[in-house]
Amino acid sequence: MTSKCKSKVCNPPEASSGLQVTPEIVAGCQELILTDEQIQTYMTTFLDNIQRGLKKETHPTAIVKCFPTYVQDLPDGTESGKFLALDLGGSNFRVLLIELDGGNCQMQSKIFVISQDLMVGPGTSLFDFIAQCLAEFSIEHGVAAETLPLGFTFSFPVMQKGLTVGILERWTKGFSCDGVVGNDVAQMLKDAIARRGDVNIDVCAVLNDTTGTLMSCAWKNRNTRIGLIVGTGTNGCYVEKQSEAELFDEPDMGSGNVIINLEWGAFGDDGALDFCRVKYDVDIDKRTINPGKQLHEKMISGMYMGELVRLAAERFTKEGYMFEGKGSEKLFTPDSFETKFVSEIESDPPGTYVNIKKICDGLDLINATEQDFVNLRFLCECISKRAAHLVSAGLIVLMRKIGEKKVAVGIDGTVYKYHPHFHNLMVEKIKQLIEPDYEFELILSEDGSGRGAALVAAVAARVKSKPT
Ligand SMILES: Nc1ncnc2c1ncn2[C@@H]1O[C@H](COP(=O)(O)OP(=O)(O)OP(=O)(O)O)[C@@H](O)[C@H]1O
Repeated sequence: MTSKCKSKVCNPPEASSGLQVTPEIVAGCQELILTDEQIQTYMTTFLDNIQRGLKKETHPTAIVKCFPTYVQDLPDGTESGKFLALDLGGSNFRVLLIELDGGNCQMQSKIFVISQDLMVGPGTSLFDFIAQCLAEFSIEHGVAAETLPLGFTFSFPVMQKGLTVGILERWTKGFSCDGVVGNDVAQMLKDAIARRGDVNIDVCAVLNDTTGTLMSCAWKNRNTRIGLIVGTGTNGCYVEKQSEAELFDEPDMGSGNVIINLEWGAFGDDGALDFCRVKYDVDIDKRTINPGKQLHEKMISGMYMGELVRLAAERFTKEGYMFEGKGSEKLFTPDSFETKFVSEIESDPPGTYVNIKKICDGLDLINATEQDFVNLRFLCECISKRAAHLVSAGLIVLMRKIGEKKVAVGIDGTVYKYHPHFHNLMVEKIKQLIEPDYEFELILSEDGSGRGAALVAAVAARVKSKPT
């Protein structure tokens, strides 16, 4: 196996202007560059975490929960019909109407903003709002009189007790509504719909967006076995043998497989990632509404990536290596550096400073020099590369566990979609570390939460109607 970065010290690329990253910043950022040894430690620990999540005996105390999803069959392309889908799991809430017809999929959708008050208010208010959006949408699209099957993409850690029963374990990604943890979110949705009484809906699947993403990709690519999200949060799922998934003790073996929702954002919550967490990770975590939780997610996903860069920039400014040692009030304000800035900065061709200049101006860093640009870009690269490498290491563990030599991974989420190098960084890292007889494809699987939800509902209907 070859490695482009064998030693701990990786030299940053030289800007075409000839400017190099300030040596003190290069030295200070070495802690963000994962060595092959650290990645090996990560992989061994992660596999152990998965095994603990899957086993009945160790599941209650497991950190990576490995919830069986009750989704056992992948689409075969023959699914058809009209479906509704709800997608709640991050910055926006969407209602979708999906029509599947063989290999075709037509989709209409509407986005609704979840206000900060709803995100942290009573659970019933949140579900009443969801039901209200669903009713409005159904009336607008002329389907309120039909009883359509609905797939509910609810992308938070849920313990499924069946395809239509999902008990919320805990909130993540900035949500913390009262009265939902420990309850069945499908039932809460049904109750809210019933309280209105103006629409009839058949809630026939609760799923996570990772499952939807896997299903959506599998609809087109029959080798799909893994779903991955790198958006507001991060999570993964994969197709496991039912015999390994001890919590999925259905008497009917069905296909013999089941999709496992890893909830890998929580990896490290027992300290398992402390060997590679840095001060910025610790500082970010302290300020969140769920300190000590979702530590893996906080090293990777869009909700935190920009802030990690800002914390690094703040440190090096205060140490006198950037922005004349002065910075600006905005630079020192938490969350002022958006994750999209990381993508924009890394999209500037090396040696050009168009986006970065605009971003620095916006942060009142009007006297930023070319040297500052080179340094800030390097911070972005270190943080985004670390995220891509962590996710890659996780995928390698899953590929080996699945054991099939040709695997497609369906991936969704704005960070993966819009970061200019995330995909390539992942491909490069996985190729470097996985055995050469594995063939893998990383496929952008858009709209898993919509089309995927419809597919879960449709496949369930197809399997149910199969003669026994
Ligand atoms: N151009 C960009 N590059 C990278 N990240 C971005 C970009 N634009 C927005 N983001 C980040 O992407 C995140 C939103 O991603 P996305 O819409 O995929 O998530 P979500 O659907 O809300 O939640 P999730 O997919 O995690 O369940 C936000 O954290 C935001 O900061």
